[in-house]
Amino acid sequence: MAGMDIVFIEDLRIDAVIGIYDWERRIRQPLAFDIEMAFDNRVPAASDAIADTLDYKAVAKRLIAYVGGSEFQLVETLAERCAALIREEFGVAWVRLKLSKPGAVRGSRAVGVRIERGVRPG
Ligand SMILES: Nc1nc2c(c(=O)[nH]1)N=C([C@H](O)[C@@H](O)CO)CN2
Repeated sequence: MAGMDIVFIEDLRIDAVIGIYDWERRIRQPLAFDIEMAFDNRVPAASDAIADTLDYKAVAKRLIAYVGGSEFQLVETLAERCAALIREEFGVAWVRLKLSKPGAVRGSRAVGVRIERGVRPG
């Protein structure tokens, strides 16, 4: 049985207003996204056509615009909205998204959340 194909984006860095404290509402902080998206890559592999792909550059550009303009308090909320955007706007059936907030907690490299949404293609 063949495994599920993935298109991924690793360590996408985007600055945003994010956080619960007053000082966090006045600055932009770096965020990092690791994203895995289910997609049948056999179709673009056969055609060799970008139009048949899940275009990772198009997804990244959309996230840069959305996250850059967002002002949520919680990483949970931002992660949820990004997963919904990917599923709705790019027709992705299943997405795993890790959202890291580097340097937010002293002594750690990063903190954050990882979520999976949608149904894994069989
Ligand atoms: N589960 C979460 N815990 C915390 C969050 C969050 O978004 N989700 N946010 C903060 C603060 O904004 C923190 O990042 C500031 O250092 C604390 N805990």
